[in-house]
Amino acid sequence: MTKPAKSVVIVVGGPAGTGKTTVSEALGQHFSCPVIEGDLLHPQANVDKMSHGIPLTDEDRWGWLQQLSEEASSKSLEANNESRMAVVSCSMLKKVYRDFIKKSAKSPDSIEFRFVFLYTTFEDLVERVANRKDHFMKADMVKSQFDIMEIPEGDELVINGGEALPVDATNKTREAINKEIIDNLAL
Ligand SMILES: Nc1ncnc2c1ncn2[C@@H]1O[C@H](COP(=O)(O)OP(=O)(O)O)[C@@H](O)[C@H]1O
Ligand SMILES: O=C(O)[C@H](O)[C@@H](O)[C@H](O)[C@H](O)COP(=O)(O)O
Repeated sequence: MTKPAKSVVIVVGGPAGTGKTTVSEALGQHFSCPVIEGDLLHPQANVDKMSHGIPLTDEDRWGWLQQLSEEASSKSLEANNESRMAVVSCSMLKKVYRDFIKKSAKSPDSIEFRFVFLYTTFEDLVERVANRKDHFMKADMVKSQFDIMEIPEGDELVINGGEALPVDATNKTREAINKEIIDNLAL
């Protein structure tokens, strides 16, 4: 891969249980770059809400998305970051959140974004979230996420000159998913 002219932030999204953490770690290894777990940046009030099975509202989300974007873009711009990339996981279920992340970056003109959006079946998600240990988000929250999710389409897509790469993760191995992403990031 040739080194991109701009710093790059890859945001790995999708509903709970879709594989964001797994893919983020793999991309971080592949690109030798920092990885930020977006769920660790929530204010306590958001964690408390989600722990009680209450979905976040947009008002709860903006501050979190702003901090996440600032941290990821700052990391990708750091002088000692040789790959000039950073990966951050964040559900970013709607287009408006992806747009907000982009405009909230530090030095937005110096950053190229890629929004990798993972999705799979509702049944797979419920099973995976139920099996996930030590996470505030429980399986009863999957429905609200599934209901609001906007899989990127049209002008958002990399193949149409945009920045988003939807990945259907259904029945695919971790390796196959990683390869599909790396092959199609168009960096
Ligand atoms: N391609 C895959 N096939 C099967 N299980 C997977 C796959 N990717 C991730 N998992 C498993 O699904 C669960 C949720 O994955 P995780 O990466 O934590 O998702 P998220 O961060 O989106 O909640 C974990 O137990 C993980 O090991
Ligand atoms: O993997 C998960 O458990 C979720 O995706 C988790 O990341 C949560 O959904 C968001 O942090 C809250 O934000 P949203 O309500 O916008 O998904």
